[in-house]
Amino acid sequence: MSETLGPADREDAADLGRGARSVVLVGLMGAGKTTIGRRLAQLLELPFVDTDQEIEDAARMSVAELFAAYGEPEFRALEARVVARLVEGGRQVIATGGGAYMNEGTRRLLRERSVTVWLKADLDTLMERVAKRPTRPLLRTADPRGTLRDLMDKRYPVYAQADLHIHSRNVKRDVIAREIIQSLARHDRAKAAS
Ligand SMILES: Nc1ncnc2c1ncn2[C@@H]1O[C@H](COP(=O)(O)OP(=O)(O)O)[C@@H](O)[C@H]1O
Ligand SMILES: O=C(O)C1=C[C@@H](OP(=O)(O)O)[C@@H](O)[C@H](O)C1
Ligand SMILES: [Mg+2]
Repeated sequence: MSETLGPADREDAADLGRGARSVVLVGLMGAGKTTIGRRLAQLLELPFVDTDQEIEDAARMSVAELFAAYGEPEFRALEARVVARLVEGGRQVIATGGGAYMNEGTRRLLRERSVTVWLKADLDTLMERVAKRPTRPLLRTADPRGTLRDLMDKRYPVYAQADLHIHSRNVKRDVIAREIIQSLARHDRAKAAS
């Protein structure tokens, strides 16, 4: 296990080794799935993969270009296939794009084959973060804050179906990653005991 973990964290991470399922991060744009996922994978010494990155590599186009050229439904179909393929692979940390978990088939698959972690952030935090880069086609609206708020209303009840809920906020990424590890360990212990 990673040398960068403290003794208690190492114990949690070792416990996690018993559950062979991939860890899948879900949540709204800007929640930190890509950033925290990469760090979490380092700490757990697991491969890291991001579904948007996989799609972009395969299509040799950015997500925004894909939306523009083929439309959102085509992107969603591609995304569902990518998640399904990744979750059948070996154990890894998978950061999804914010819309992936909204697909019912994807949710069913993830429920069976992975542990899902909802990174939950408040609107101000999300807004501050997504404003940094104009890469998200869904937020290219006259009122991105309103769009994000609408997405929160629609999606939060669905994200709430994830196995674990972690409060994503502006603290060091390591803090969030370690909270996830602790929460995963508790989840595994509870499952082992049941
Ligand atoms: N804990 C954090 N503290 C401060 N900024 C963060 C944190 N986590 C992520 N960010 C920043 O927020 C932005 C969005 O993060 P990202 O990982 O791309 O989110 P997502 O993949 O969920 O859309 C990035 O600029 C990232 O650097
Ligand atoms: O929420 C969404 O529907 C989307 C989220 C994005 O990923 P991030 O959540 O990583 O920003 C990306 O997949 C696409 O722009 C659509
Ligand atoms: Mg991302």
